Amino acid sequence: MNPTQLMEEAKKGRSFAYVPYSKFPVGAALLSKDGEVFHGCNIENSGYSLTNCAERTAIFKAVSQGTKQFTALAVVADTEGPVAPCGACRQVISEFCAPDMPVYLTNLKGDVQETTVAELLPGAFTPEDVLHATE
Ligand SMILES: O=c1ccn([C@H]2C[C@H](O)[C@@H](CO)O2)c(=O)[nH]1
Ligand SMILES: [Zn+2]
Repeated sequence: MNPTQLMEEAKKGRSFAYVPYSKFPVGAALLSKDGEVFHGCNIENSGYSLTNCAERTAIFKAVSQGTKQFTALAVVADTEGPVAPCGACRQVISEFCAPDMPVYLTNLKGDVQETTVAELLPGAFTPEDVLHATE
């Protein structure tokens, strides 16, 4: 699956967004190491802070089905420029995806920003920080 195809898959995820409050659908497509695509959409809640973003939906779906190795992520929304993942998603992406993994941020106009996990969250707090902590 190439980046263009993955960005198309992100649009499929977007079509399922549950966004009665913001009316701002977002889609994500997460490619696993063995070639499986996990789609994500944002899922809002009347308790607004319980909303789950598209990126985290895709990651949590994959992890909950036993997949934790990923090779690329695409995110799409109807934004002026390429969509910008929120801080919470950047942290969760950093937990499961390698620092050099490509992330394709796009919009419905076809603007594409190719970035990496490390560029999205420089200096991320990582599993190693916890697991290798000294007492
Ligand atoms: O990268 C992003 C940015 C925002 N949202 C969602 C959260 C909320 O439902 C709506 C407006 O913030 O968009 C995402 O899913 N991903
Ligand atoms: Zn987010």
